[in-house]
This record gives sequence, structure tokens and C-alpha cells, in this order.
Amino acid sequence: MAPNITTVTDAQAKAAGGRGRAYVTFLAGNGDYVKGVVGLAKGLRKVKSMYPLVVAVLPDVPEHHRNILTSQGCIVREIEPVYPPENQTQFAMAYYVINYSKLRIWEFVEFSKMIYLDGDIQVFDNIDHLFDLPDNYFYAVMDCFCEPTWGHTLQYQIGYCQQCPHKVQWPTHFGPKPPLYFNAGMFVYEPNLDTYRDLLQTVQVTKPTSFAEQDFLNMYFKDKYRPIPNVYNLVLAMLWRHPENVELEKVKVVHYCAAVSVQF
Ligand SMILES: O=c1ccn([C@@H]2O[C@H](COP(=O)(O)OP(=O)(O)O[C@H]3O[C@H](CO)[C@H](O)[C@H](O)[C@H]3O)[C@@H](O)[C@H]2O)c(=O)[nH]1
Ligand SMILES: O[C@H]1[C@H](O)[C@@H](O)[C@H](O)[C@@H](O)[C@H]1O
Repeated sequence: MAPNITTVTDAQAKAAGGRGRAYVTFLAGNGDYVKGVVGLAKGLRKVKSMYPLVVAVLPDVPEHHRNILTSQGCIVREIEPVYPPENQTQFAMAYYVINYSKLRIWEFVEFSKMIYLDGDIQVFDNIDHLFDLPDNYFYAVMDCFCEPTWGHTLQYQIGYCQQCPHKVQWPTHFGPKPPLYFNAGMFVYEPNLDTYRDLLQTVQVTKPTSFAEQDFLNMYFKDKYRPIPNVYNLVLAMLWRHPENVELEKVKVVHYCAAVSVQF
């Protein structure tokens, strides 16, 4: 039975918290990711978040999946796909190419601030306070370079990870250390039409790389990026790659991204 919740209209969304704040996620295709988004919506409700969840859906998301999301109180917004320029790029996962469409969320200017969460994320504690972080920055959690999906990079090949930068030092003859790099499964940002247009123009003149829009956003926001603690986006691999950096009892958000099956 559908839960007893009121569907949030656009007007209500604007009024949410009186400050135009919302969570946002991205959904493509007719596969299982919709289940993740339902879980995300339920999780946000369970931790009593004050703000609605907007789901940016590609045209290939079927009507009945959209209806499920609406019945869960989500605001469903259709977006057009964004394609990177033609290239022979080998993405770390072939489907990452569709993730460039996430850039459309900068267009949601009826909201002044949003928190993006991937559909394979679950929230276990309220994170509404992140909306109060100072404006004009891009907040996200630092990624880990230790999984084989990073096999194409120099970092991985020499065993360097920004999570433990002293374990394997960055060799000086390689030039400057790579800049801090965030995981784009969760971030705090401000929708803005100028930024939106510039993102779309810049992506068209930027060579696609392995981690698709994640690499692109890291490049684009490198001066505005401010790291936040990993309790706000615990990338699963941190559990076995850097357990010393994880305070399990404090974790608020878990990101179930793993290219390997997990065996404990
Ligand atoms: O068929 C799909 C594939 C993806 N998604 C959406 O796109 C998000 C990102 O895809 P993954 O969760 O599979 O990506 P990963 O977590 O493995 O990868 C990381 O790298 C990606 C590079 O494109 C993105 O930046 C992503 O946000 C970041 O967490 C999903 O959560 C989901 O919300 C779909 O809806 N359908
Ligand atoms: O940024 C990447 C990405 O999220 C991958 O999906 C994940 O397998 C990696 O561990 C992470 O570093």
C-alpha cells in the first residue's frame, strides 16, 4: 500500500523551509535504479528531513516508475540527456556516459540550494544542516583511488591515495600532487543559470575521461571545492581500503558503489 504522504507540488517545494531547498537525484532507464531512489526517498523521510526530493529523470524512465516516485512524495522533473563530444574514451563503466545528464540539475533555479545524492545512496541520519554551509562553494567528500576502477591512473599504479597521502608519497619528479578529488555521488551546490549554460558549453569542448561527469565536475569546480567529512558520503570501498579513516557509528550517508562484490 502506498504510504500516507502528501505529494509535494512545485509551489510547496518553493515554500519548503521557506528557503527553496531540496534534495535531488538522477534516474535513467527502466532498470532497478528506481528501487534505489525509492529507498533514498524513504530514508530521507525516516530521518525526518524537512526538504523534498526532486528526481531528474531522463525520457527513458517509464511512466509507472515515475508514478511510483510521485506516490513516494518525490517531485519528478524530466530532463534531456547531455552527450559529451564524440570520442573513443573508455569510461570506467560503459554506462557512465549517461551521467553527463546530471549537469541539467544546475537548471533547477526554483531552488536556491540543493543536495545531490546518487540513487545508490542511503541516508541513515539527518543531513539538513548541510544546507546552512556558506554559499558559493561546492561541497563534497574526497574519493578513494584504491579500487581497480582507478587502474588507468598514475595514482593507482603507484599506490598513492589522497585518503592516506603519507603512506605512498607522491614522487616529486611526477610534478605537483593531483588536486583534491571528490566523489560526485553526493554534493551540495547552488543551481544557477549562468553556471548551467557555462557547464554545458564547457563540457562540449572538454575531452571525456574515464569518470565522465565526475572528472568534469572536479575540473570545473576545483577552485570552489571544499571537502566535507566522509560521514556524508561513505564510499563503500573505504571500509576495506581505509578502515582507519572511518568512524562507523558517526556515518550518516552510505554510498553503495562498488565495482566488486563485497565479502566480509
Ligand atoms: O542505468 C543507470 C545508471 C545510473 N543511474 C543514476 O546515476 C547514478 C550514478 O551511477 P552509479 O551509481 O552507477 O555510479 P557510481 O556510484 O559507481 O559512480 C561514481 O562515478 C560516476 C561517474 O559517472 C558518477 O559521478 C556517480 O555519481 C559517482 O558516484 C546512479 O546512482 C543513479 O542515480 C541510473 O539511474 N540508471
Ligand atoms: O569514484 C569512484 C566511483 O564512485 C566508483 O563507482 C567506485 O567503484 C570507486 O570506488 C570510486 O572511487
